[in-house]
Amino acid sequence: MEWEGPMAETSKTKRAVASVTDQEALDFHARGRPGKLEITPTKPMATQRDLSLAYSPGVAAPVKAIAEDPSRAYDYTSRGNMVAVISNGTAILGLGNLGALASKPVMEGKSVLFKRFADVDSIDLEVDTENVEEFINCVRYLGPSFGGINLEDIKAPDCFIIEQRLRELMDIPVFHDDQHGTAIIAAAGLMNALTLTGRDFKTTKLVCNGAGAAAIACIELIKAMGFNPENVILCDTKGVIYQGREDGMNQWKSAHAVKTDRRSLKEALDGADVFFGLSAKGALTSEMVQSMAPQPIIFAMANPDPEITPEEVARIRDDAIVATGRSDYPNQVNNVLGFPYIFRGALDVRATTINDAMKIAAAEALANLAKEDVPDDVAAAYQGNRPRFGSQYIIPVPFDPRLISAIPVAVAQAAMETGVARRPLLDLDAYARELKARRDPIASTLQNIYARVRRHPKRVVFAEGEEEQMMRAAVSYANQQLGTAILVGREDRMRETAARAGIDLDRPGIALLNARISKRNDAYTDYLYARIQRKGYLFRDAQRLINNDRNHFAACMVALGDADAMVTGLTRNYSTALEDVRRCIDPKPGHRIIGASLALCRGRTVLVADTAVHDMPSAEELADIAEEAAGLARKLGYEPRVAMLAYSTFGNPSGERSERVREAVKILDKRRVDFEYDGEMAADVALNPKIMEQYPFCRLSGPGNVLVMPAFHSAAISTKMLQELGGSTVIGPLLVGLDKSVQIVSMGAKDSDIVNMAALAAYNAGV
Ligand SMILES: NC(=O)C1=CN([C@@H]2O[C@H](COP(=O)(O)OP(=O)(O)OC[C@H]3O[C@@H](n4cnc5c(N)ncnc54)[C@H](OP(=O)(O)O)[C@@H]3O)[C@@H](O)[C@H]2O)C=CC1
Ligand SMILES: CC(=O)C(=O)O
Ligand SMILES: [Mg+2]
Repeated sequence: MEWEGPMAETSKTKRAVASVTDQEALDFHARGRPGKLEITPTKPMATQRDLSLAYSPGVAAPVKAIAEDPSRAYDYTSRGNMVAVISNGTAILGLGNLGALASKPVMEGKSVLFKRFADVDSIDLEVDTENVEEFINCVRYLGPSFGGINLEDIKAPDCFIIEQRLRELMDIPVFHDDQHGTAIIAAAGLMNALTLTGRDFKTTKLVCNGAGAAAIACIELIKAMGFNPENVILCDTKGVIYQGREDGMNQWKSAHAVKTDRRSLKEALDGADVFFGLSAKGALTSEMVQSMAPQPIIFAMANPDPEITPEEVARIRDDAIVATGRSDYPNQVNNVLGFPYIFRGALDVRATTINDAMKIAAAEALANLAKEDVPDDVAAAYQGNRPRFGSQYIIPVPFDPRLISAIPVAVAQAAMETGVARRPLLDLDAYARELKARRDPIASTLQNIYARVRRHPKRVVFAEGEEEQMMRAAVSYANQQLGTAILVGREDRMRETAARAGIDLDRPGIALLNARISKRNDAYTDYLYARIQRKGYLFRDAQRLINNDRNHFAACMVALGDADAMVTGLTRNYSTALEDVRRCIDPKPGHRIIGASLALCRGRTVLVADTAVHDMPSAEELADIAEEAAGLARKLGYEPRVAMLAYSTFGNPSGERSERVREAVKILDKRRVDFEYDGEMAADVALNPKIMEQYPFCRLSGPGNVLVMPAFHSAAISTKMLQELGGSTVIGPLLVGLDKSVQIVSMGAKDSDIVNMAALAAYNAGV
């Protein structure tokens, strides 16, 4: 078995993550701003001057420059980083022809994947016609708007004509992802599967079920890579595509027709080494799998449901290498591994096309990556495991952070070597480094946190269990196999709200707990009374707090070990919720409670502290905050560089208010802490390496990633401004330093924020 860690204990076919329900998917798409995309400007549009520059009269200057030299469009417009995802919805995944409008969720999805994985801006365009000429005419004139065209989910054979014609008509890459994206990934997986089973391209016998867009492109690519055409049999709904067949044929199928007396998929598969499924759910039967050669390679790539599930294959034989198009099984052969990165490379060299050399380079880069050791920072993408090249790991996962630097470089290099690059890149190492910087670090951090919790599931109590968002978050927590979500509230109320909101609470991993009638109330009351009796509270006050106040009840559950962690805060302000919790739980010995917020902006993550607890910290408290925040940064996988912020930098301008910060730095010196810190400094010095260079004595080795604010007001104001004006995602404040794990969400938080906080609380409870 190739997986280290807990994956090794699971069966080959175990799904890596839980699937989602239809209702969750509908809610996900509907909530907030419907859909998955929005457009935001990249330039300020605030003043009259901004408008004069962005629009009339200023805009005339770039217009004239582009008219004179079209290549200047790459300098003055978004064209160079913009890809259109275009479909008419005639072959939406494996769901069939459901029309242009119904394809929009998939196309929006592809657009966001472009952004998420490769920082390519993308917009979906659904073209409402099944007429090939109309479609071509609609798209052919869009070239000036985009750096590339990604065609998607257009049925065969129309897609072949459309792509071919558009490639001839347009001078930017036109790439039908279902054809070539799929072919590249399947070829990469196949190369590795052949290596693992000791086969070669020349003698291996492959049967491909499906003779549409994806299938034809897959077999064309593997033949271009050396597969013997006589060893490849193509099947469609009418069975084997043999020479002389007339029914249901077209020129693309005919090109791959073979001389054979086999007529059905069943007959074709007898003794075959490889099955490629690019057809429909359930097309491959157990009997067929049984008849394949030893160590068969089965790529059941139909989406969303494969031709056969890995579980079904495992019931029949244990020597198969199985891949599917889905993310919830090992070996996901899906074009998502390719299209973002292939376009990234093509755009960066302003390629005129994506040619075979670029496709093969991408396939080889992908295949090679799976053979490399998985470094620590990559293991998170693999649910915290460290996969080793083998039958369960023939291809990297889409979240593998190495893809962004490996594939575009290979594609760009091939484009340059084959003369289709309009802007060659001279230093590919520097390009690889630039690509790495496009990675979104918080996503892998959260991914890591979720993976670790999944391996060590935790019981998290959701104190405000009657609230709809809390219920949704609890369901999502349970569904993602993070542990048990305990909802505290009156059961009848919870069920009423759940029924109204269409939330199913009767599922594994959800527990409903009525505080009033809990058997543990006496124990909680005694515990709480012992803590607050000398603070002006009577026994009956403690009793009331436990029976009526869910924060006290939930915090006592965690304090007495009936739950591992707690989330609250949806209906009460932060400080009130914290006071409730503090009545029940102390700080960890030797620690100070602080709040720290993770702010993610333009691919950069900083931790800002203290965003929740200390109003005007003393120098000593600032030093403590720096220590707690540095500890949290390490826990989240960052090597802390703590910048002690003020309005002044190293004494200039001098002022009393910065004195505390300077003093805090001296205290940290005395404490001989084991992380980088310096200050006082202004925020621009901390964050901008160029400005920091003006202070060569500064002890930070790079821009600060932990920003200790001089006071609560500056912390709160700056993080909220980052969020509202800077478009940052802010997670937190995360509560640090408590002896038990509690997180307080902000009032009115969305369920997705609550799940993140619940996962962080679970993570903090020790995983
Ligand atoms: N994993 C991945 O990355 C990708 C997976 N796919 C999947 O591949 C499948 C096909 O997509 P695409 O090529 O775009 O679609 P097309 O409509 O272009 O082609 C579909 C092909 O599948 C054949 N087919 C359908 N049902 C069966 C069946 N039961 N037995 C045999 N052949 C069948 C059709 O046969 P006929 O010609 O006789 O009509 C046709 O040749 C879909 O499930 C899709 O989700 C596609 C792209 C990427
Ligand atoms: C993955 C994909 O593009 C498809 O199934 O159509
Ligand atoms: Mg598709």
